[in-house]
Amino acid sequence: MTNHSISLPSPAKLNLFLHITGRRNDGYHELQTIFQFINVCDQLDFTTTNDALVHILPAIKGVPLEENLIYKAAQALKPFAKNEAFGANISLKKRLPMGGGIGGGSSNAATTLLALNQLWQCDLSTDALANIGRHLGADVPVFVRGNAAFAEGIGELLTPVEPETPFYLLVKPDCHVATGQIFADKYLTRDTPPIRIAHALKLSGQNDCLEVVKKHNPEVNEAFEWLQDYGDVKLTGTGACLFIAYNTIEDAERVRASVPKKWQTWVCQGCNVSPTHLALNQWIKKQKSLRLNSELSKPDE
Ligand SMILES: C[C@@](CO)(OP(=O)(O)O)[C@H](O)COP(=O)(O)OP(=O)(O)OC[C@H]1O[C@@H](n2ccc(N)nc2=O)[C@H](O)[C@@H]1O
Ligand SMILES: Nc1ncnc2c1ncn2[C@@H]1O[C@H](COP(=O)(O)OP(=O)(O)O)[C@@H](O)[C@H]1O
Repeated sequence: MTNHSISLPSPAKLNLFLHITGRRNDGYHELQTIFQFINVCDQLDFTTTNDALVHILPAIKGVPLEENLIYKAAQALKPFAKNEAFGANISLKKRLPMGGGIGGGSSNAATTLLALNQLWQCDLSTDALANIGRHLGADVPVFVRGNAAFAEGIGELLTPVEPETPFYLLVKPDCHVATGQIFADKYLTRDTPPIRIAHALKLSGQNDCLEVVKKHNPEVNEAFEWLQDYGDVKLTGTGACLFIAYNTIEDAERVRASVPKKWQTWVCQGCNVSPTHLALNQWIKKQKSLRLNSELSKPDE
């Protein structure tokens, strides 16, 4: 019997560096970045229903259902469901802070596309899912594809890469960065020369948004100054989260213990394959073996 439920982790990402190389005619900025996943995750549980509706519990405070990226992803996939009566009950354990530059919303959208593609028997390819994801947010495709990647364009042109996978201390200053405000600042660096992929893996992690983010968000500035004594501090995305790479988990934990309690902290590790895909592949394998067993146990006709 086919299982009609699936539980998947929905991980955060880091931008190991972020260059802004230009601005398009529509105002969007062209970037070069490396996305790497980390093993800090939300958890999403999906169960198929036959009422054609999508329920999400609990609601995210401050995010109406129609704006929740989980709901938007489900609605975008609905026309491809094998049966139009298919709906879903989705439960969300939210652990990733919003507006932190670690992509929790985009990750949730991608996890939803991947899960419901299976449960609703849409049978869409990864390319097709990434294309749907692109319209939900610039960072959704990398979470759909599930490989650490060098990204260009506005984040949709992806080449898989395998950067080192150190331990990270991740720190969230107590503020919410408005991405639009950062990209609208006239002092933002927008003319970093484009680099080649081989060069990208050797970079030390410059983020062109850093100075503008610090200017608009004194909390990020304060955390950045504090952390500088403990390693090479980097900003992910447009922030607010900052991170430092360490060779051992003990080093990361030692620094974490002394971080002021007003900032949220995590110790985690870089992952070049998304935890969503590891769990999804296990689930697919299990479904195949369940199907095989049920066929073998059918009486001969
Ligand atoms: C720059 C990144 C890197 O990961 O930052 P984070 O969101 O992770 O911090 C993302 O690609 C962010 O993409 P996305 O999350 O889709 O951006 P949004 O919040 O929709 O962007 C808000 C606004 O910022 C501007 N914007 C955004 C992305 C971009 N490449 N150029 C832009 O100029 C646009 O004006 C847009 O309306
Ligand atoms: N399921 C979701 N999880 C997180 N944020 C969501 C979700 N759905 C919609 N959003 C909206 O998307 C915004 C960006 O969220 P998120 O991707 O977590 O941050 P960032 O882009 O800074 O990494 C949030 O501030 C919130 O308003």
